[in-house]
Amino acid sequence: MSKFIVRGGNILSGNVKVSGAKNSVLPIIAASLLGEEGVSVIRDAPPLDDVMTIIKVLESLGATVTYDREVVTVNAQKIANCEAPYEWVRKMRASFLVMGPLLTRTGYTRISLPGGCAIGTRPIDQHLKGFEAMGAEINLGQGFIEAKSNGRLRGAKIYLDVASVGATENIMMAATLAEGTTVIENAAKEPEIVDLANYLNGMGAIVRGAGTGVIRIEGVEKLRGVEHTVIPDRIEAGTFMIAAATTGGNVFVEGAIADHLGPVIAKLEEMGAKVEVHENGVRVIADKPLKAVDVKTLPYPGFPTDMQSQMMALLLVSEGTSVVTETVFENRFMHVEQFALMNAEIKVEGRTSIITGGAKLSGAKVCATDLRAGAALIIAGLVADGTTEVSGTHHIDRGYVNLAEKLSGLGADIWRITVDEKESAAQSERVPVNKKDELPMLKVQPTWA
Ligand SMILES: CC(=O)N[C@H]1[C@@H](OP(=O)(O)OP(=O)(O)OC[C@H]2O[C@@H](n3ccc(=O)[nH]c3=O)[C@H](O)[C@@H]2O)O[C@H](CO)[C@@H](O)[C@@H]1O
Ligand SMILES: C=C(OP(=O)(O)O)C(=O)O
Repeated sequence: MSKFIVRGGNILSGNVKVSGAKNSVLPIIAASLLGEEGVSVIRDAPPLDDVMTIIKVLESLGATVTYDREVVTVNAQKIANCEAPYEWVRKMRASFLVMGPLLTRTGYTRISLPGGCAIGTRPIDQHLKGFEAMGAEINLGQGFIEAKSNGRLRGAKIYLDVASVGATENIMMAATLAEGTTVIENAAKEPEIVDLANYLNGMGAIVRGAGTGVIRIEGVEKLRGVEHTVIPDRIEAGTFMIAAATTGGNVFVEGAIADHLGPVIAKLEEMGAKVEVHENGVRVIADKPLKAVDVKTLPYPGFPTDMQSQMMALLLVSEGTSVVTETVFENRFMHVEQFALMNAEIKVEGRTSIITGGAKLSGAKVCATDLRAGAALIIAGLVADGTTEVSGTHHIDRGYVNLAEKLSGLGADIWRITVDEKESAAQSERVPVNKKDELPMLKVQPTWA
């Protein structure tokens, strides 16, 4: 077990490099199962626990997968097994994305119900509705979902009741090998959908309209492995941008794509921060106190739910009262209780939080209730009085590559400690700022390496 220890008070400055996007690489690795010929080579695959989990899922299905220096190779010419085991699928939501590829390629799949961040009930009805419309028979029982088709899936017109990212991806992948044309209406428009569509097209698929609300897929007979580079992680980039603004800093986020970060940039500017858009990244400068703003999460291109908790950390120390409305997930305010332990004043009414700005945050022992909540608590810790201890680091390791190392490179006073199960014998080792080769306690390697 480990914890992040953050000592507040340092202003962030310098340059930080964004890793490949978790939410792109996971569906892309799942899509590799479609490649009956050749080998896929996926570059900028971040060394995250979630990446290891999806690799384990693919290996359990009979694919040969390697991971070396942020490059994943997948040989899925032979699929030996169509059942994805509970052991891996329970760990994260995205493992359910193997269902579309397996079903369309083999006509049968049985997958455990997926896990992931506990931020809502997270049903999968839209995925299943899509598969059924394409001719699959779905059976549920004992925590598993079984899908089978008699011959090839058939192209269909599918209207999604919610613009679900996962359902759009799963159906899009299933449609690539279906007979005829599939049209997904009210499709999700996230950049990760476009990245997946580009990857599928590289494999020989015919996917048009990704990034808009209507995606058309013409089914083909066969797909092959291809080389692809994953897009930079807009949520990791946004996290550093907000961290910079929270500390009143000046940070260049290398690799951040401004087009993917429209609402985050707009809100930072509305608050009074300067945001410079460069060809190779985005600089955030917060050289005066920032003003409160209201934020409402929405599917892309709206303000991302995955940035809501980090934004809340910034609003806590801004001037005035803010209202944050979470419309995507019904239970994504669990960090509020943790912020309260740091002296924050936030009132929750259903899907709305009212945040009293100008908080004098104080360091406390807090717990990351989910991945982004963990990042938000660390951001709050950067400006809190004294020391903040953030436990629940396994959530953070799912989605951030070397977060403590990257933040300490920007001047933050943050390090990681290992703690025994009872937390009785905490051994801590300070992480020297900017001395990357002296970081024995940090995740310079993924935990699974
Ligand atoms: C691995 C990955 O890419 N995860 C992202 C993905 O999750 P994920 O793909 O799980 O999120 P969805 O877009 O599917 O969920 C959006 C909303 O739709 C609902 N819903 C979804 C599917 C369904 O069949 N029925 C249904 O009602 C969900 O409960 C939620 O309220 O998009 C979310 C929304 O941007 C992000 O927070 C996650 O980081
Ligand atoms: C909610 C998230 O991830 P997942 O869908 O994998 O749980 C996230 O990345 O913030």
